[in-house]
Amino acid sequence: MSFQHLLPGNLYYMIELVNIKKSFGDREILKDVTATMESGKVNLIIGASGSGKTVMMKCMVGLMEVDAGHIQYDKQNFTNLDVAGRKELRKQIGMLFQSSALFDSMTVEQNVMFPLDMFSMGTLREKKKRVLECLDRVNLKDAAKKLPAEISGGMKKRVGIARAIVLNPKYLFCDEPNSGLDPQTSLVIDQLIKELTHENNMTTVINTHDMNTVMESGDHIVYMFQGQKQWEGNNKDIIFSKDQKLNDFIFASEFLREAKEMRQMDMFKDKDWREQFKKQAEAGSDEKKAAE
Ligand SMILES: Nc1ncnc2c1ncn2[C@@H]1O[C@H](COP(=O)(O)OP(=O)(O)OP(=O)(O)O)[C@@H](O)[C@H]1O
Repeated sequence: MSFQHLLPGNLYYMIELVNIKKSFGDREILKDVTATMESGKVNLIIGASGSGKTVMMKCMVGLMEVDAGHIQYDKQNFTNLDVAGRKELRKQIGMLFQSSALFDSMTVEQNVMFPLDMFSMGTLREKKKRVLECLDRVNLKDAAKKLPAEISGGMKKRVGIARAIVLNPKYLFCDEPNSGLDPQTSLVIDQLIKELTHENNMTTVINTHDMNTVMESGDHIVYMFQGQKQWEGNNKDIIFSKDQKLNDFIFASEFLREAKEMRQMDMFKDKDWREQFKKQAEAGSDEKKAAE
């Protein structure tokens, strides 16, 4: 039985990047980045092509080493862990790759079974039960015996998600989960990742260009600009942010700028939200005064 629901979510499964730097030759790609991937939330890393999102994600999962600074998982220093320690921690990480990265010669069921065969001590019966549970959760039970070549791109992503969650990870990393998908299928994938994150109290990190994802799923957003963290907030803050670089990136077209204004007006109609916004603005100006 899981007792996760009894734990205060914000204290668990947090990932912290502390002053991380990464260069290739004399090109500095990550320039002293400090950021937090918040526990139990869908954390998005956004930014223009080449701003360092993928390098940052690779550093977080240990596919690349940082040159300076460190990465902490729930207060455990990942950067300093030895091979055995990292292996142990990696069991708690699920990954959804951009290409879905399924094994072409294996059925959907066998693909989802793969991490269990690698890392789980359960019996075949228990493992099969878990695979079917996960396939059911992503609405793919009927496709269990199919090969990847026989299913659509959106279905492949769902198989990838089922495989990523089969070991019940605490952390889920998704590299551009909507690439190559139509807008409607993208929404289904976003919704699924969001639901699973909240159901399982995972800390999810998504690297994305998709503005729908930003607006619908961004519990916490880190905006990268030329290797630095330019802005951090959530999908409501983004609507009112005055950060020019962020606004130029997110609301790049006339259409999106109009959509932003409409969303602002909608949000102001909500009395509770208005009160909260007022309080936040006042707290902000108090902090500013204190700093002056
Ligand atoms: N292994 C590597 N060797 C040398 N340079 C690299 C390497 N990996 C990434 N880079 C460089 O680091 C920079 C940032 O790359 P990164 O892939 O993190 O960008 P990104 O923000 O994820 O872009 P995109 O949205 O297009 O995927 C790029 O200029 C890239 O060429």
